[in-house]
Amino acid sequence: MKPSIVLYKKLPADLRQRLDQHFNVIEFNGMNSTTRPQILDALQQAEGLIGSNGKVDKELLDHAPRLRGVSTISVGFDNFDVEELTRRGIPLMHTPTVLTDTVADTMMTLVLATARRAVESAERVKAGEWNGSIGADWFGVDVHHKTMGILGMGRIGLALAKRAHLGFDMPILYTARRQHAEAENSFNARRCDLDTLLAESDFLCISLPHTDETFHMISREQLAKMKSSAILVNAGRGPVVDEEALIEALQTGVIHAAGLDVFEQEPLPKDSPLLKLPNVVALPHIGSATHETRYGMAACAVDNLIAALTGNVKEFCVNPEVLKK
Ligand SMILES: NC(=O)C1=CN([C@@H]2O[C@H](COP(=O)(O)OP(=O)(O)OC[C@H]3O[C@@H](n4cnc5c(N)ncnc54)[C@H](O)[C@@H]3O)[C@@H](O)[C@H]2O)C=CC1
Ligand SMILES: O=C(O)C(=O)CO
Repeated sequence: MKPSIVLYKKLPADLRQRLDQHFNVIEFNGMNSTTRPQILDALQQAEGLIGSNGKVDKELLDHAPRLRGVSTISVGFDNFDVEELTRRGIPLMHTPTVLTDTVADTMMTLVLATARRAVESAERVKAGEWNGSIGADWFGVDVHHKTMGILGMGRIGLALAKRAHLGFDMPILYTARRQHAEAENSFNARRCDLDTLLAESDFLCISLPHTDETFHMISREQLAKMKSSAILVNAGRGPVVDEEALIEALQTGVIHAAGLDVFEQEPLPKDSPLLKLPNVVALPHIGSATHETRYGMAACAVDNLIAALTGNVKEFCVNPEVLKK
């Protein structure tokens, strides 16, 4: 008999078929307050779990006595209790690499859109405000040759450095726990401490995961150290930036603008002050959201689950120590 798995994300038909070939698939339309109790029930039998955007915590794992493999359709895994999974010997698989370039493109989009006020200007055109030669009240600021500071010099940070340095002649600064030779040798990136990064960056670009260590890494004190002309771009995770402090900084001119793909609460609440600020470009967490990349992520996650449940894991395991047991 095929092992049972729980799927909590709609997949393209061919990938769903691939899962069906290997498993008895119990499918749910997302993990939310309605489906979660049903998912907990189904997990009594399930040996695998695959999806994205659901909390996989101790409560859920307590309902899953037979679970042997978990696969997230994302690179980020902040919604998983990795310690608890590891304690139970369950591999957590994720999808790095396949989305790196797409997310770096999104970050560059936010850099350009905020600096050149592309969204704001387009909205003014649609509102019928373009009535003659434009004046300085429509002008933006240059991107090329400005300094980009990268917080989170991992796969995505490196791909962003490549775009900024080779495409836009931008000097690159980065703050990291270790030296990144490729960033330094290929893109002339210079490592510095956080205070220097804050003080010297024209664009502070965040591609950090959300961890205990990165929570509110950028708050009031850090924003105050930035240039008043600086633009903050965050496509890592919302909680890395203290959103209340950011809103205040944007309202009072402590910094110039922000381009945000991620937020402390998603979807962004409809009454968020961010939505009223003309110097904010807010995107609905579309970092990896192209047809090609989302398909690639789903395919990788399906392969990852098959590998985990057949004992063939070679890469993409968040907690590889469980494989040695
Ligand atoms: N907006 C979106 O749609 C997407 C967002 N992401 C986010 O981007 C993050 C990064 O993805 P990748 O670059 O693939 O991961 P990665 O693991 O290659 O890069 C993360 C980097 O952050 C560094 N880092 C972690 N904690 C740090 C700290 N306290 N101080 C300084 N550096 C620290 C790590 O050393 C690593 O170099 C993901 O974890 C996810 O949260 C990823 C994909 C899409
Ligand atoms: O993969 C991730 O971590 C995302 O945020 C969505 O691509």
